[in-house]
Amino acid sequence: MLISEFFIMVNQPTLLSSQLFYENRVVEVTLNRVMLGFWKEIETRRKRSASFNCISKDADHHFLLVSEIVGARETEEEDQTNKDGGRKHKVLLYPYAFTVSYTERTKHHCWRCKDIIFHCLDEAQRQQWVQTINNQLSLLSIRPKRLLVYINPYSGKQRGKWIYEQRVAPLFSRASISTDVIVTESANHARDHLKTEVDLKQCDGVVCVGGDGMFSEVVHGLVSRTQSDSRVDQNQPNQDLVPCALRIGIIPAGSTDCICYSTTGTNDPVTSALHIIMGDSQPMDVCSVHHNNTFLRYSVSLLGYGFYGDVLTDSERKRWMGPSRYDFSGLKTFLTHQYYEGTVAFLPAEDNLGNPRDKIKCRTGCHICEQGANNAHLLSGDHVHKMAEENSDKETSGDGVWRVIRGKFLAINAASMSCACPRSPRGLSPYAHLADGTTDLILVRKASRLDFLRHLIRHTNKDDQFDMSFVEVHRVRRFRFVPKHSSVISEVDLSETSGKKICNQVCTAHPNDDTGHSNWNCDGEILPHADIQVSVHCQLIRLFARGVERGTTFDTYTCSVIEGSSLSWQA
Ligand SMILES: CCCCCCCCCCCCC/C=C/[C@@H](O)[C@H](COP(=O)(O)O)NC(=O)CCCCC
Ligand SMILES: Nc1ncnc2c1ncn2[C@@H]1O[C@H](COP(=O)(O)OP(=O)(O)O)[C@@H](O)[C@H]1O
Ligand SMILES: [Ca+2]
Repeated sequence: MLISEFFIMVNQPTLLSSQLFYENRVVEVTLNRVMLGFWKEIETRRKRSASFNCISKDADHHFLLVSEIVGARETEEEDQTNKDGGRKHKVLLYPYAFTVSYTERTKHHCWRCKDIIFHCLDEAQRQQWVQTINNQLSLLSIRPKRLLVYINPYSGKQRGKWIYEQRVAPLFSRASISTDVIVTESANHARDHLKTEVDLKQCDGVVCVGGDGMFSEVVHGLVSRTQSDSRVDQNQPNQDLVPCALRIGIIPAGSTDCICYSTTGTNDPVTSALHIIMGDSQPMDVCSVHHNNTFLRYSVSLLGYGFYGDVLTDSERKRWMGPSRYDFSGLKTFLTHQYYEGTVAFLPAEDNLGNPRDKIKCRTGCHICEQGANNAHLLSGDHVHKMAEENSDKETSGDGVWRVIRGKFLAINAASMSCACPRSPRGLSPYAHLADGTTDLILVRKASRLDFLRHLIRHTNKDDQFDMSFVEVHRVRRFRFVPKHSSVISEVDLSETSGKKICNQVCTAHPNDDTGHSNWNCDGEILPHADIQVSVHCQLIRLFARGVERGTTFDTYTCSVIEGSSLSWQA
């Protein structure tokens, strides 16, 4: 925030202003549309009672942005005494207290809900403050008021229900958000419920409590429902899909929590709950995965064949181990050192969208994503169709030039976002973007065990995992993989030709006979088909998140509290 913006905020018309008590001091509290507070000491109370210390500090000025307030409520008596037993008789001198809860940024992108208690002279004054603050909050139309919540009780360490009830529900209630909570009874319960049963007009967003698999269920339910409501056929790989109207929130309670971590910078349930309450909105790309022109699944984070497909396949049999199943299966798969032969054809994103090694991280308000969305609009079906009509004498598919690579691969990974998670804080592709309409296609060719280990270790530290002779990475809009036994991309297709041609000329895939094929890991769900076509759909969904916030530069700081005449800024 700029200082000029700060002064604009201060100069907003006042909605309410009173002298209240705050921590033994009389302060003047002011509310306008943008900020609460700006309260300063106007009188020091000297030994009014035995418990009042002499306070002779200079005047203090503080404020909270209204947009960062969670809610206001009448203060329970125990809230007034729980910090310090000695205060009890003191605060009872002013029993008409109200609490304002607000978000505060702490370390490592975590947010916390903090309280400030003000004491009023009488009940009428208290009521007026609580109501006026909450009325202002209700005018913030981006904030959800009714949420549909799905809890997977078996995610991660099976603590989803506890996390929701103890850490999240109390915050939703402070923010006056009403909820319909469904604890799922089986896999795909949430997906099918969203697809067919829910009246989507009755809620402002959908929240899932669980891991990436649970998020994937909600995405499938919402995206499929949106397409069927709009009569769009998901089976067409190049079909433009209709964006979902509702935002999705993730309360992390899973094993990897990659999607939550990559979109907020942490996997902390309270932080996620506060992003939901604030009504944050982060657009996100979704890949559609097809086999033989038949829709299989959507993916938002990792599509991994070879290493990550094999880890997942092995780990599914060890669910009883909880999140550590991935460590066990990861080690086992690493030792197996299996490689897979096949052909990858891909359509590079060549329109100046950065590249996977440009060291530009996707951060809140990312300009690469903004530019990507504009480009994607230009490349959308309607627009290309119009271009084709205007240039009917030329072959205009809008596709561009496809590239084809054959080889033996230890892993083929498509990272549509960084895929950062606690196991790999920078992620599989640290400079991938959440909403640019592309995915980073990482090809790890056959290499020695030691080299592959070096590559994997680089996911956990700051070294460049792509700076290895057997690894290449491309930013792409679409790709196709054909395993060796069904691979018939002919030599003629290796020449410059449109994606349509390539896709049409790849023969019907052979049934997966489990010989020499891996499975795809699709956001943590196993896809048994090896031969897949993938298209990125730019910004198809939106999350209650704002992307990872930048760390330290002055003009990107958000000012949440200003103290005295010096401004204190928080990242
Ligand atoms: C010798 C050190 C090797 C360390 C390698 C660490 C690499 C970690 C990269 C992790 C990328 C994770 C991408 C996200 C995948 C999730 O969608 C998926 C499902 O998550 P969930 O539903 O919460 O269970 N998780 C995985 O596929 C686990 C991959 C773990 C690989 C070791
Ligand atoms: N009630 C349930 N019983 C069994 N499986 C469920 C249930 N609810 C959801 N699932 C499935 O559990 C799988 C894993 O869920 P997820 O939340 O990702 O946990 P984890 O991160 O531990 O893998 C998903 O495939 C999801 O479809
Ligand atoms: Ca992307």
